[in-house]
Amino acid sequence: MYCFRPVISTGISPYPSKELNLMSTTATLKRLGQYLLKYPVRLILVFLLTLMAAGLTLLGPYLTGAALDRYIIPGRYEGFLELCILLIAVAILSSLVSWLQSIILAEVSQRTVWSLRRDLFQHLQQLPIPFFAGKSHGELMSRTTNDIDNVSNTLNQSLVQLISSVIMLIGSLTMMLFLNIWLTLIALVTAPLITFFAKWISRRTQVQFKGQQQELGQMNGFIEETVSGHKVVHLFHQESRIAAEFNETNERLKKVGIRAQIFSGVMGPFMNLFGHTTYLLIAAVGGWLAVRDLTTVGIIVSFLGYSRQFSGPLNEVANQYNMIQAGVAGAERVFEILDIPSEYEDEASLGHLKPITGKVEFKGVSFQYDTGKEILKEITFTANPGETIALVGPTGAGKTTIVNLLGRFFEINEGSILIDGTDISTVSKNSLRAQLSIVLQDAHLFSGTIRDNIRYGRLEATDEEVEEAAVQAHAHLFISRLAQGYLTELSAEGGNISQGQRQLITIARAILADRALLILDEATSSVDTLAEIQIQKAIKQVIAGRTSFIIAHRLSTIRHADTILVIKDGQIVEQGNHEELLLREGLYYELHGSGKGFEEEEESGKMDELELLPPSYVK
Ligand SMILES: Nc1ncnc2c1ncn2[C@@H]1O[C@H](COP(=O)(O)OP(=O)(O)OP(=O)(O)O)[C@@H](O)[C@H]1O
Repeated sequence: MYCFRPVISTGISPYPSKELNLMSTTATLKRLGQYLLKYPVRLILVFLLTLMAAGLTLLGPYLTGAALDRYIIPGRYEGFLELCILLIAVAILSSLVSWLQSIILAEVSQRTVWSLRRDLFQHLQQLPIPFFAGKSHGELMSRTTNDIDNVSNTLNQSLVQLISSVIMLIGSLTMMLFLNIWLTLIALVTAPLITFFAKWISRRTQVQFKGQQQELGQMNGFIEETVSGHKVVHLFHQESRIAAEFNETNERLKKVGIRAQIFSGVMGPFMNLFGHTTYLLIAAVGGWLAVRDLTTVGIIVSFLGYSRQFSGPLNEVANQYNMIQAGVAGAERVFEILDIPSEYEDEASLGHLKPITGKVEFKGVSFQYDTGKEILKEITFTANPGETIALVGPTGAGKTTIVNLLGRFFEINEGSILIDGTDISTVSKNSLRAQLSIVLQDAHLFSGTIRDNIRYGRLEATDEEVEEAAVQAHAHLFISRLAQGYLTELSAEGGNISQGQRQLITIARAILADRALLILDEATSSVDTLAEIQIQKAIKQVIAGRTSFIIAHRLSTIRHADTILVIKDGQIVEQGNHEELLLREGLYYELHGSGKGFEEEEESGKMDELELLPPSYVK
């Protein structure tokens, strides 16, 4: 389970660093509005209920004033009971309406956020590889969690608050004007002060909160790193240094946290002070007017109620300002991702790659990443169906890039790549990749059972087929020795099985997928001898009968390849089989002699060892 809030680990603050650009804010709100408008009936209902709740709230002070003027002061109690019942009914109805409104609103906002989250996740799955290369996982996670959270909070709280605040502002102002114009002017005197002060405080509070989020981000990033790298920490006895470093961050977070709370805590009491002053002013002037018979006590009481209802929304809007900003910033960051063209866009017109035999031709392929530096130059070679092509060469030579181009994870700049004579740029990526299996060096497994992980290669495979693939991948033996067998739960971090075993599972996955083309990035990490033998056997099995491209590090793999491509600085400097290349006495010969280019392991000894194992062990 992911324990850290990714937004925190990347130090991304939900509080926007600068005032949002008005144009982009309007555009973002419009788009968010489109999501909301998917539920028009509920939305109209929420609006009507908000209107009703505000109307009922506005009725309260009027009725209280009327009770005073008509019944209490003249001492006439006929009809007073009815008025009291009406007041109670208004209060009950008002609560009921607010309750209904919050239920419907919760549904609308949750549905909106649900569809936003769904769209974002689906879109993320379809984004091209280069997009991910430039983003940290934490940042992407933060867009699907924290940014969406901010949108959700804004929709849940600020939206209705804003609507009802506006209604209350207009409503109470109208009522005040209706009751007494002079008292209204007094009430309005403090309004600009309140607005100004609220903005002043909220700006300062925001800076503190931003600082708090940043410190929190750093601290969590630190925790995340030390937890995931705890082995290294222990190994190098860094525990006390780490603890001291943590204390420093923790201290900074405490200080900024206290400042943030002090600033935000100032808002309430000061707003109260303004409120009480206005209240006092109105009461005093109102009393003076009443004494001179220029108004009635009832009107003053009603008026005091409305003045409260008028200043309340002003505070509210000021308080909601931060949240609305965070929500809009969150939505903006979500839409930013949704606007990146998906990998499969503009593919509708492309053809479908028919089932292939596996002939692959690279013809004068040149390629550069966004950096503009030419990485591959004039790569030309042919792989016939069923052949094994080993790619060898120094690190950074361009081996991974070549195999990435085969799956069209990047687009080439020059030349062409043909599969069974079809240019791969003329067929859809989906149909191309459906013919391709990839076994990566850092065997990636998902949380779930071993069976599910193997089945990832072909979802409709039966349990028997999964086991058969595991047998062929030499994984069956270790799996059946586990207490839960194929039902053993794996963690994404893979703490419960070894590196070699993970590799075998990914090979089983590729065998099950049974594609005509295979790309295999041989692991360089050293696994124990027995696992090494198993992996070699499994590789032999998986490459049999399919055109395979192996980024090879082991001599045993390279020797058996039909063609070895020796890559250096993005060019094929030599190609041929093991014997031919040795005879040539070029780079391959050098690498072979020095053992620098690949691991100098003679397989014979190990293979002999393997033969000695009981048949049930090697399967
Ligand atoms: N996404 C990328 N953006 C920009 N440059 C890249 C990218 N990926 C790789 N490169 C650069 O392209 C060159 C070839 O990289 P590539 O990964 O293909 O080499 P390699 O031969 O597979 O190396 P290794 O054996 O170490 O895996 C390197 O100089 C690398 O820095």
